[in-house]
Amino acid sequence: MTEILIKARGVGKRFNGFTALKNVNIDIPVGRIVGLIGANGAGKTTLLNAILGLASYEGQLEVLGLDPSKDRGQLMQDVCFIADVATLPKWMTAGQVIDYVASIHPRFHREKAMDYLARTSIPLDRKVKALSKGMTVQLHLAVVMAIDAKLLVLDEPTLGLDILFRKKFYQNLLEDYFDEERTILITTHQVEEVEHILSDVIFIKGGEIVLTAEMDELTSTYTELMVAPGKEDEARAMGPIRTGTSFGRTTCVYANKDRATLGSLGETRRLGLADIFVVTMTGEGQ
Ligand SMILES: Nc1ncnc2c1ncn2[C@@H]1O[C@H](COP(=O)(O)OP(=O)(O)OP(=O)(O)O)[C@@H](O)[C@H]1O
Repeated sequence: MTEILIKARGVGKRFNGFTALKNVNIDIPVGRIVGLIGANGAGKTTLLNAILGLASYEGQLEVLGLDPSKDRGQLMQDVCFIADVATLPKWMTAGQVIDYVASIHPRFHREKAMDYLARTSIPLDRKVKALSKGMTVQLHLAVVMAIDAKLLVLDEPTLGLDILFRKKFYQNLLEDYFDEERTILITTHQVEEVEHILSDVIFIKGGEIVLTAEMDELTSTYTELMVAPGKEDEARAMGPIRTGTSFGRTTCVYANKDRATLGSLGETRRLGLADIFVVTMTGEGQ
């Protein structure tokens, strides 16, 4: 049986009467890369904080078989996370940050961190306070990716990074870091940059989980059709959940329709995750 790494049952969170999380039920197995996707204020960080034992919550949470509200110390031996604000000691140099983590963390691999750092332009003798915003994030990522953890939680990890580094980061994450023993939980608004590495997605809205699905299953549900000239009526008769125009051609989005049949009406393609999110959130898919 597949090991469940994160199990949530009826998890809720209230801030002074405001409900930020409501009845969250999830099972995340080991060896997955899960995208937690939601609009601003949907409750993503609140849920991650509960999972990491950084905030109190109602209901039951089990992470690596532990209760994050009670066993945070033990949990942190196998969990790594990057919050959306990089918090490294500003008075240290980049090299001292590496030395420091090497001295306190038994699962930190210095060579790996140095290898990641070598792909940046961060000088080891430069203080954190003198690094640019993006370089600080790069240093933080180099440290975290060099720690041998079972669960890696990334909250908007690439905020402030340039496009080349973002691409490289996700590539490294998939090729160098990830294996079937590890699980990665990631939130980002730049979904088009992560969709190719995700195995599963969780959509959250107003503190409630509205969809959990495997990526393959989800992307095979929706088809976008660029309708061939003269085929518009037939395309509309197939019951699209959304229509539009692109370069003067009609486009239609369908849920659960045979792709071969649609193919006779024009060019088809899978809908990207960002569009699937919009369709799901606006209820067009129902
Ligand atoms: N300490 C707090 N006190 C009061 N309300 C809070 C607190 N922390 C979060 N909230 C509220 O809970 C809701 C969810 O916030 P959260 O930070 O989890 O959203 P998010 O999905 O991570 O959003 P974003 O994508 O904008 O980072 C928001 O309405 C937020 O204002």
